[in-house]
Amino acid sequence: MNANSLQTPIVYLKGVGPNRAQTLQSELGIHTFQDLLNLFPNRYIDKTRYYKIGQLQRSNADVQIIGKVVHIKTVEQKKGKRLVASFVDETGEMELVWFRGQKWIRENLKLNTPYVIFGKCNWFNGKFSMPHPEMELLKDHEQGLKVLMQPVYPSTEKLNNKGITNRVISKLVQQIFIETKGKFTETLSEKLMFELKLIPKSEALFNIHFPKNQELLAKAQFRLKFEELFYIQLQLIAKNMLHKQKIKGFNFDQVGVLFNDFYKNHLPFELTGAQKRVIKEIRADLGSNAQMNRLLQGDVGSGKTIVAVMTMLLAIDNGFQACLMAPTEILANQHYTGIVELLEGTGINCALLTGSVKQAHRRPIHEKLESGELNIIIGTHALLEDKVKFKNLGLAIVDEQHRFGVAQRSKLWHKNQIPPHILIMTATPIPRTLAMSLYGDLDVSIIDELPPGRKPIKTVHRYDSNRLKVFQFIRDEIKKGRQIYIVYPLIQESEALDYKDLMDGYESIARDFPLPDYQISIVHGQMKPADKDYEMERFVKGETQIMVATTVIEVGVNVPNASVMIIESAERFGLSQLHQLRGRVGRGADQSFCILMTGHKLSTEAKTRLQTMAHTNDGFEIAEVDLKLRGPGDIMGTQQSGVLNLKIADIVKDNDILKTARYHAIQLLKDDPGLEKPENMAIRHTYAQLAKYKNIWNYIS
Ligand SMILES: Nc1ncnc2c1ncn2[C@@H]1O[C@H](COP(=O)(O)OP(=O)(O)OP(=O)(O)O)[C@@H](O)[C@H]1O
Repeated sequence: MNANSLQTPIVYLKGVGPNRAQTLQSELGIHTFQDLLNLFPNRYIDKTRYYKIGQLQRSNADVQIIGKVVHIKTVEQKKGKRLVASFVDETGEMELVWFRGQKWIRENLKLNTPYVIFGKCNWFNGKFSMPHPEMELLKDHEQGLKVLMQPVYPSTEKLNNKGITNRVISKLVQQIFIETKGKFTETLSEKLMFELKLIPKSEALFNIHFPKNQELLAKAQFRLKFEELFYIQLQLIAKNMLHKQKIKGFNFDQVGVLFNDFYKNHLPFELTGAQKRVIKEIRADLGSNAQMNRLLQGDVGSGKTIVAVMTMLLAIDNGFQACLMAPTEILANQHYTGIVELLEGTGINCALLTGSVKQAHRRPIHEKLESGELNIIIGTHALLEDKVKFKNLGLAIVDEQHRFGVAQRSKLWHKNQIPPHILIMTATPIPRTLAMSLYGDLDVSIIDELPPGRKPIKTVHRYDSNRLKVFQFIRDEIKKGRQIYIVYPLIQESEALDYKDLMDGYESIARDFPLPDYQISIVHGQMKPADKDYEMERFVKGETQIMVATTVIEVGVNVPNASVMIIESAERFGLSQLHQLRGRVGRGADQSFCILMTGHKLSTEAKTRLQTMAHTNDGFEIAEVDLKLRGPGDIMGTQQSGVLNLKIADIVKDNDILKTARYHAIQLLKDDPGLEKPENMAIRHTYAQLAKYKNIWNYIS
């Protein structure tokens, strides 16, 4: 059958009809033959085993039994009737129960005739019972096609009452195989299939639905998972390559006076090896004639700012302007202050533009940007306003990009006729596997080394009942001249949950750490920006010793003298958030501490999170655990991306297949960028359909 006939509406498949078609469409998104063919089972039940009633265990598992119905009766109950049959074999008796479809069962069920029944067994009222069993007469069962491993299709359980049982789906899929003779267009090249020992497409589809044995099932799964990941990677990599060919970038071929002068005379420290490597990678991009699109990943405190500054210097040396966009006012301010300090004495003009900059001050900034007098602008999304025009923006740096929407970013890209070079910085380590899928179309640089002299942060978990000791520890640290963060998950008391409210916390801390010995700052999301800044400022200057805050403090805030981070109700935070918060300390030379406070009741997952934090400071390791705990759907940025809409592969478990797929996609495009070679025809054909559909499975069978 060719691709077109697989596009036939599902209503035309024998056994479907308008009602079923409607349910299939609305509940499972199945519109065509192809959609059904690509509805892959999510597990398989071993049908080679027959149980005896006397052997059943109370484990509520799927079982298959041969026996007879000896008696059937209707039982009245409060919520309606149920039909109950006594089912026996030579070892015992159990009940079969129906809540729906009772009339049909009464009329069709044969008493004292051997049946094979299949279903989930419950222990109920001192007996085993099986609600709504699948039943087949033993003689039919023996004659029919033996299903050794029965596929279980996703979401069919909830559709049972609409007549779409697992069995129905299986029969319909079987019907597609009958009508198409099981022959489907091959979508991978022979070379790939040979190199990776992949089974042909038709065989894979057959065995995913009707596995003949475990080995063939594994082969079918491998082939289809590979195919899914391969085409996603191919798309991403091709996009990146095409981008480089098509989108001409400004050529920054001058490593000029400013960069060199800064390197020799202004750099406050020796760059780490990782920083040097990353700057080299960036320089290669900037001089390549193509627009840079680079993601800079670096764990908290790894020193991304200096890389950003040196990249900006390259832009200015080549006669261009640069901008840096941060997600919050606090961060924009902090970047601005830090960068102005670094650039002191270089003669570079730098300005700050955020929502709270008054109109009167904005105009001169706008004018200087347009005239080119300003070399660097740092700000929040205020930079995206139409009024903000550049003379020649050559470089746009975006910090923590997942906080910006795609549309917002593209606005920045279009501030020039020729798009500026783009550097995206993130302190959220993304597991490599995920980065490959999410940012496969970007080049990625990683700062995987911390500046020297950093002492690993000591992290401990303490119960609320130990609070007095923790407070004593805080007093001791403050005596040594250190500063403390105390972070709360909420800013207002939640009705349902008894988590500590920030204000309550603040008051109790103020009681334990009274004036005039202790000064406390407070920062939360509902404060006016000016008040927030004022409070932050006091903490940064060392005027206050304790900062009570919500997670607004999470990203980027840099106060090297702060060495203790207390996280209240720590069980409420996700791992990556805990890691980000912890990253606010350990930025100076002193030993830093992170104390995770919780109550005694903790879920297993919360315990794992706390243990992981206590065990490691490595952001990438933490990200991997986070991915395993939560799955990719919850990791920042993945929801919008859509690339994780995987049908068969699992981004965590199939890491190795992903790597293989990526490697082969790169090799293929290197060897045959236009997919023009005859041996790649199947891939070219499949790939050509990519643009048309959102979900790759719409075209790859
Ligand atoms: N090579 C280096 N040697 C010594 N100190 C460094 C080096 N690079 C950066 N630092 C210092 O380390 C601290 C953290 O750097 P920076 O603020 O750039 O980190 P970051 O990667 O932006 O982290 P975050 O995302 O958490 O803000 C700063 O105080 C900075 O001055």
